[in-house]
Amino acid sequence: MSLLKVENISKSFKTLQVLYNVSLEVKPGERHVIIGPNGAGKTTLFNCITNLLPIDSGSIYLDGKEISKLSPHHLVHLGMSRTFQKNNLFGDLTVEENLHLALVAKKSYRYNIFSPLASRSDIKKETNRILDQWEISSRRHIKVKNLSYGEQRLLEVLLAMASNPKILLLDEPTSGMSPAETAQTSEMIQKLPRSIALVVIEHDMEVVFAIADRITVLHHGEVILSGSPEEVRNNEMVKEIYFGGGAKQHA
Ligand SMILES: Nc1ncnc2c1ncn2[C@@H]1O[C@H](COP(=O)(O)OP(=O)(O)OP(=O)(O)O)[C@@H](O)[C@H]1O
Repeated sequence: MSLLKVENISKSFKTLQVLYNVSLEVKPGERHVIIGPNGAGKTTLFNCITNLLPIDSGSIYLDGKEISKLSPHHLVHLGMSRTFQKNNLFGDLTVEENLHLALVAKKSYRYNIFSPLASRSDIKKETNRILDQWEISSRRHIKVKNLSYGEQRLLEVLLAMASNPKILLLDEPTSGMSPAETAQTSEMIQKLPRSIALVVIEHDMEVVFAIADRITVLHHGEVILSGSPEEVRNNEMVKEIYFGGGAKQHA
């Protein structure tokens, strides 16, 4: 069974229709990449899947359960997490403190004057585990605003993972990165555990083909193809619409 099933969703902003009967399916553990020219509707699709925007019609299922009316917060608890194109971090807090807050949000602790959050041993333990796992313990006391742009975007992915999702939606994880940061991010995405399915919006074709099991191509709000990387690479319409539009194609 599909983990995520998007069935015929449409979305308009007043008179501008942005998504037309979009359908896609993501299997557990799959790396599913969404490509398409600027303005194709990719971020809108993410905003609809995570219910930051209500859909006009269609249905969305997570693990067979209809989720299109559930709040973004509820969706996190059901195992769906996401990052945004713009960074969502607390710049004046350290790496460790940002991680700490993400873990607290996951556990929905209430503030208790007799049990300060910072002293909760389960949160401390989990923070240390993540810092060690991703080899960033030495950066733990650095304020996030002093990290490089690439490091900040990587930290965002780790924070989104703190909720222990079944499916993680990454919106252009390499946007604005240097080639070295892009390569590092691509490598990190490939190292994410297969227990997590990924849906990734990505423009860099080298990254797309490095990570994708399956690719969905959006054009003017319509899915023109959903298939294997080979099918997408060899599809004439995709070549013309997407690669012909000046995007970088992997050799
Ligand atoms: N909140 C909004 N109100 C009105 N129009 C919007 C809104 N959000 C997006 N749009 C419009 O919807 C269309 C699709 O935008 P969207 O950001 O989903 O595209 P995209 O494929 O993610 O583009 P990019 O690759 O440039 O990020 C664009 O024409 C955009 O201007």
